[in-house]
Amino acid sequence: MTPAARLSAAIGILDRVLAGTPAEQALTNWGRASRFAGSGDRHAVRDLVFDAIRNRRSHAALGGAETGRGLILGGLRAAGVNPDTLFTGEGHAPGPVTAGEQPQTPSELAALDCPDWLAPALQASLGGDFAPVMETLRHRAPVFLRVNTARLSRDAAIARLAAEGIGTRPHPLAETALEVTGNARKIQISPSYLEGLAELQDAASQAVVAALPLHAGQSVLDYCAGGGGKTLAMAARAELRLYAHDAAPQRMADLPARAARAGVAVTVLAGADVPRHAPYDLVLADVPCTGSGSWRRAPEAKWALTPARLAELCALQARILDTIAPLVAAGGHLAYATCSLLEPENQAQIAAFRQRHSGWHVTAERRFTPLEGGDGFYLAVLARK
Ligand SMILES: C[S@@+](CC[C@H](N)C(=O)[O-])C[C@H]1O[C@@H](n2cnc3c(N)ncnc32)[C@H](O)[C@@H]1O
Repeated sequence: MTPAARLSAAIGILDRVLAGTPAEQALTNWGRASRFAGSGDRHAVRDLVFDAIRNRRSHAALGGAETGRGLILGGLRAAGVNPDTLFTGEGHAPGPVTAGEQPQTPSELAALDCPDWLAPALQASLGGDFAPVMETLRHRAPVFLRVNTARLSRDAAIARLAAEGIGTRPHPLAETALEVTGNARKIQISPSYLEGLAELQDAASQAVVAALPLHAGQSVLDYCAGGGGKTLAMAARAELRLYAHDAAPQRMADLPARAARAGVAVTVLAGADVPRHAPYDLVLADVPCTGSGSWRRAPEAKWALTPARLAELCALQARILDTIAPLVAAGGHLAYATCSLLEPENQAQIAAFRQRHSGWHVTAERRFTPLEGGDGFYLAVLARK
């Protein structure tokens, strides 16, 4: 495909996304219908689509319309490329730019690709970091690996991955973290990945696990385990009796295979079995949240969030906290984590929990923003008397 034909493909996909089709599905549908597209084309079109979604407001302004064509046109203008060189109408190129497709000056919030309604909450939560964080969220996230340090050192992993053609460097957020500097697309077929020596995991996510009070022999429940990223990271830190649960068990479908690859044992629990294994020395609740800290990776969520959904998520987070509190042993810990930057999901949630429940004190609290390199995260660790 020519560069201009890739733009046309991205325009068609973005029109479907704007009409309500999830981006992954729109890309898959396009891929199935476009057998002529090679892997380089597919990656390039995917990057165009996700870049446009991350920068939807600002690129729509620069492109003169919130349409697939407007977003791609605005993206070219934002990158300093003259669209007339690509929008030629020849072959599979988009049609020539018309007089009506003039760039408009985005408002301050549009230039930061921030939804208007969320700006006050984000500003209150981030203070002086608001604009720099929003700016960071307009760009693609780095790729990080977690080295399974139970099996090899970080330096040994760097050397091994280099021999497999994957460039990495240590990342300061966690002692297990590597930032991928070259050939990220080879990771999932690399021997290091397939043998469980390295897992794909955000660096702040790794830092969250590194901050948990884990010790050999403890009984630990990962209550919102999802794909098990944090479950496996906990298993690598200490020999634990480790249990994983999720309200959507299908999300944990790959966990047994991933655990086997990493050489660790994890017991997957259905809801009714969770209290049977209580009390736990530590219960981690990596709760469902707005995902505002990871909008670089999942940018559709930024535009899909509504005040009603935010309120619904806050209520669910409070219910989860109330459910897990009685599962923690006396002297044990409850760890609450979100990948959100919003105070109502973070500090306010913990403050409200402590109002509802006596006998808990906060032993650690940490907020990460994308300015530190990884996703935005919040962690609170509470000890039970
Ligand atoms: C942020 S994700 C977890 C990510 C995972 N811990 C990881 O590191 O990969 C939140 C998870 O909570 C689950 N969930 C939602 N409501 C729940 C509930 N009431 N009880 C337990 N899990 C729930 C979701 O299915 C989702 O997998």
